[in-house]
Amino acid sequence: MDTDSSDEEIPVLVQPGDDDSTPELVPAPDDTPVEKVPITIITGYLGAGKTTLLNYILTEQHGKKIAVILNEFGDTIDIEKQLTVSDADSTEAKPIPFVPLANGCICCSVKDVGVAAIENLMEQRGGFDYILLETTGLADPGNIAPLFWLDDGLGSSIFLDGIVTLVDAKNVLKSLDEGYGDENATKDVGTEHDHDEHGPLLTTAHLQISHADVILINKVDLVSEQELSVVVERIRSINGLARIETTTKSQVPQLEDFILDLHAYDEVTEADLKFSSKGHSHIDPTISTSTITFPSITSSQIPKFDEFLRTMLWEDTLPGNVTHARFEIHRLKGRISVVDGKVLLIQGVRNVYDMNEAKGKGGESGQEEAKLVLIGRGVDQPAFRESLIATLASS
Ligand SMILES: Nc1nc2c(ncn2[C@@H]2O[C@H](COP(=O)(O)OP(=O)(O)OP(=O)(O)O)[C@@H](O)[C@H]2O)c(=O)[nH]1
Repeated sequence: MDTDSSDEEIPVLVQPGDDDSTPELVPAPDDTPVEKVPITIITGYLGAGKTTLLNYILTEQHGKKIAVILNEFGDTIDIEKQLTVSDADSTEAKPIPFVPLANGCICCSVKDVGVAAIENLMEQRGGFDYILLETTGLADPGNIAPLFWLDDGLGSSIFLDGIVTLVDAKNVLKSLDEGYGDENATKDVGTEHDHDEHGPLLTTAHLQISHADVILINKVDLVSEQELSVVVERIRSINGLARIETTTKSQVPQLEDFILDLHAYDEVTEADLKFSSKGHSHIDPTISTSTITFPSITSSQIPKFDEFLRTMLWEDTLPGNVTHARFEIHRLKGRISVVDGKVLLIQGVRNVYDMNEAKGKGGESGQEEAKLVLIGRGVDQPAFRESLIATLASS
């Protein structure tokens, strides 16, 4: 995005009346419960089609007023060209201008993504009912997602809806294998150092795929069917939880469910976990998805289960007397059935996790097995299940 140094300031929404198409923004009375606004993180390697997707969303008739926040510089697409960032004498107090778009949406650009900036934006949220945050092509979404997810519990006016990752069908395998020019790549590529203590090269493409809730494999017009099936298989082997769709020019058939309103962090359904059990692991040497299944637990084992999660995610080790190699967990989801009919839903991003009881009746279909899905490095070791079973059995 072509902007200047004033991007560092906290963005504030355009004021009512700045644009004729934007209706009056009326603040809710203090005692009115305010509906939280979803935020979707859009990520993807350089040139994958993020901006093309945003342009598509902003021009579609979706009936939503969307605030688009870009934290990227140097692009030339249409919405970004409309950004006229304030002059050199701007001060901290001055808001970053927002560009009103034809259908009531707005666009702004920030250098650093922070909850405070977006909270500030939401204070004047008036008529806006969705936020899309486009990250830089080299961003690690695992660093950004917990900011919004965590804040949800602290009375925030926004909630993390999901992470959408765009992948360039033509170049993604190269990005995964080589990582050239990639600041996240673990070590110098093509040398004896292209491994780190966890194993083979970890690239930005891996990080963006492993954290995604939806993966759009874009630019499918540039590959053959056969090439595409290799790409799909590789991506599925990395992330066995995400929904995968193929697109040209980032054009998804519909926005709801594909990009918007995913609610990827509030629910864990049996359907969410269905791809994870298909056993494609080991296709990618760096990251895989692993599913641990085990019998229903008792209510008194819940603290033990929590101890397993805490030790694994916070101490990077496994409880109990098990031998294991190093691991690194990027994403975690689980549905844990409890013998009294309850079902616990587990969500995790890096070392942040959340465990809630499923609302309503327990297992959707009398689920008897508990299932925990891990995405990351070194997650396919039998030691995970051994440790879990030992911890549940311990007194
Ligand atoms: N052939 C083809 N080109 C595409 C497709 N989608 C996007 N492009 C082109 O690919 C280029 C990069 O697309 P962008 O949307 O700018 O990608 P980006 O992810 O925002 O790129 P960065 O901002 O550099 O990270 C543009 O020239 C697009 O027109 C597609 O499906 N097929």
